[in-house]
Amino acid sequence: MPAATLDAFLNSYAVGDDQQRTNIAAAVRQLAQAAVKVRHAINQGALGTAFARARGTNADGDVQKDLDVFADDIFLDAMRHAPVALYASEELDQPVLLDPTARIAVAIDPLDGSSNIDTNVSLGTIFSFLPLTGAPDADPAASFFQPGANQLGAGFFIYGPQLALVLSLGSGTHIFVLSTRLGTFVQAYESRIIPPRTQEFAINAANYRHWDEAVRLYIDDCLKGSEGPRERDFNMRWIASLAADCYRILIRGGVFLYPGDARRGYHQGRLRLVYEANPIAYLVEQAGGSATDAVDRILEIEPEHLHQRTPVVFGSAREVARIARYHTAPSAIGERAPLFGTRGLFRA
Ligand SMILES: O=P(O)(O)OC[C@H]1O[C@](O)(COP(=O)(O)O)[C@@H](O)[C@@H]1O
Ligand SMILES: [Mg+2]
Ligand SMILES: [Mg+2]
Repeated sequence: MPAATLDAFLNSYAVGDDQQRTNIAAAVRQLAQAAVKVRHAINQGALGTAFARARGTNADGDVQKDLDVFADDIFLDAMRHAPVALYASEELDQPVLLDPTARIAVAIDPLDGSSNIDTNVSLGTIFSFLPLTGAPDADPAASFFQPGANQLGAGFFIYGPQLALVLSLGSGTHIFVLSTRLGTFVQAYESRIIPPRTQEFAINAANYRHWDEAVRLYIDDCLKGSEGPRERDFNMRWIASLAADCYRILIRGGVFLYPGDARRGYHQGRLRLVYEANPIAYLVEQAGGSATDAVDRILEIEPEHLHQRTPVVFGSAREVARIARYHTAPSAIGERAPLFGTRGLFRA
C-alpha cells in the first residue's frame, strides 16, 4: 500500500501549465488545513458555538445553518492565503475576487450534507479547480461557466470516522486519510477503480411518487431482486451526504441517483452542477466510473448559472449506462422479460 504524504503527492503530480500546477498544489495545502479546522468544529458537536442552528437561506433557497456559514468563512479565508483568483461557494450569491495574479478558480460546497449536522452522520466539503478564463475582474462568474471536463482537479473532504481527502488532479482518484500520529494526510489506497457492475443503489426513495417513469421502473426492477428481470438481489444505501455516498461507491462500487422529479423546484433534481455534480463526476470518471444527468455526461454540460441544478446519476459504469437506457430505450432493456414489471401484462 502506498504511504505517500499529501505533500509528496502534490510535488509530483502533473496537470495544467506550471503556474496552474503550483497554484493548485498551494490551494490543496490550504484547503487541507482549513478542513482540519472544520473537522474540529464538527467534533465539538452541540458543545461548540457553530452548529446546527438555522440562520437564513443561501442563494439557492436552501436553509443555511451556522456550520454552513462557519465552514464557508474558513474555506474563503484559506483561499485568501492561496494563489486563487476566484472563489465561488454554495453559500455566496456571487464569486469573490481574490488574487488577480493567480490562474485558477475554486468552486466549493463548504459543507455538504447539512441536513445531517445534528445527527452525527458524515459531512463533506466538495471542491473543484477550474482554469481562469480571461481577466479575473472581467466577469467573475465566467470562469465557472466552463463544462466540468475543463476542471484541472477536484476533490472532497469527508468528516467521517476518519477525516479523508479524495483528490484527483487528472491522473486517477486518490484517497488520503489524516494521520493524527503524523499530523498530515497520508495516502491510504492505490488510485481507486470503481467496479463496473454493482448490486447496490443509493436514492432517496421517499420521492418515489415524484419520479418519472424511467427512474421508477429502474428501481422497481432492482427491488424485485432475484425474482425480477435483474435476477439478483440488490442492496440500498442513502446517507443524504453526497460526499459520503460517493466515498462508499469509490470504496466498493454502487450507483447513486438524485434525479429530477415532479416536486416544485426539483425538476432538475437537488444537486448543484458547478460545485457538487462536476467535481464528483470528475472523481468518479477518474476512478473508471461514469456520471450522467441520467442520460448525458455531466462533464459536458455548459453551466449557465453558478447555482444551477442538475439531475445526477453516477457510479459503476455499466449500471449508469443501464439507467440511461431506461430513459432512452426502455423497451430495449435486455433483461426485462415481457410479462414482468409495471409495464408488463402482470402489472403490480
Ligand atoms: O435530503 P435529500 O433530498 O435526500 O438530499 C440529500 C442531498 O442533499 C445534499 O445534502 C445537498 O447538499 P448540501 O447539504 O450541501 O445542500 C447532498 O449532500 C445529499 O445527497
Ligand atoms: Mg452539498
Ligand atoms: Mg452545502
